[in-house]
Amino acid sequence: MSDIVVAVDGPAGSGKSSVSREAARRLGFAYLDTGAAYRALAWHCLDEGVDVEDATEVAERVAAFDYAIGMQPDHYFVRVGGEDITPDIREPRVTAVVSAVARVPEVRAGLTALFRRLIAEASEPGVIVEGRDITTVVAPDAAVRVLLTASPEARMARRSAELSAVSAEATAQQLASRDAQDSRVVDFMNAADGVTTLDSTDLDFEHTVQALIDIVRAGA
Ligand SMILES: Nc1ncnc2c1ncn2[C@@H]1O[C@H](COP(=O)(O)OP(=O)(O)O)[C@@H](O)[C@H]1O
Ligand SMILES: Nc1ccn([C@@H]2O[C@H](COP(=O)(O)OP(=O)(O)O)[C@@H](O)[C@H]2O)c(=O)n1
Repeated sequence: MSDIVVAVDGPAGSGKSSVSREAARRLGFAYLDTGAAYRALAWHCLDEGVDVEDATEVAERVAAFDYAIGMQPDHYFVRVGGEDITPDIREPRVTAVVSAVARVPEVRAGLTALFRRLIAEASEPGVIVEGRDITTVVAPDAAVRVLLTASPEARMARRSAELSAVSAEATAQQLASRDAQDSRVVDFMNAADGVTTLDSTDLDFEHTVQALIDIVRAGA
């Protein structure tokens, strides 16, 4: 069981995954990407021909969901039923349906229980957990709670830079629409009580990692 749990929430493209992973690497902590589980379940539903708009059908897939994730920053992987699907969960067809899967209450309850188990099992001195509802639902008692934000323009520019084949406009539209759908389910745009806001709009990657490490050292 890790002594220090660091909870990081924020909207798409704020830098949650990349910043949390690098901060964990430098601190010698484990790192849990919770969005990967929602993506993996969405991938699994597509793979099995499940209608992702049918909440009952999606909910039925949660109980037997055979999921594994690498929590060491240098050994990240995502597996479903033993199959490595690490790159597949980032495909646009998965991104397009993940919010529909993530709004099903049984999915949120099942994956929240899974995340709590994974956090409890981590043997590193600390674990950084990132997502949308970590500071509020998954680990509200975490020693350190951070809302990582950035302006919509900065977030869209970062995502467009990643997906050079897709037009910047299409990327911006997809990101805005996913944030809008997600924020009907969880409020990740406003910091809850006791949560530190880290705005990375005017910080480069290195400064954002440093700022997160400083918050962890001050709060843990
Ligand atoms: N402060 C920053 N300045 C510039 N680019 C950043 C910064 N933080 C993250 N990035 C880059 O922005 C992109 C999106 O970051 P990512 O960690 O995937 O965000 P999230 O997990 O919040 O969706 C990545 O390519 C990442 O390297
Ligand atoms: N704690 C979490 C994490 C992700 N999610 C859902 O999973 C999706 C993918 O999360 P992600 O963190 O991989 O997304 P990006 O912001 O990195 O693109 C989000 O759009 C949410 O619908 C969630 O509901 N709760």
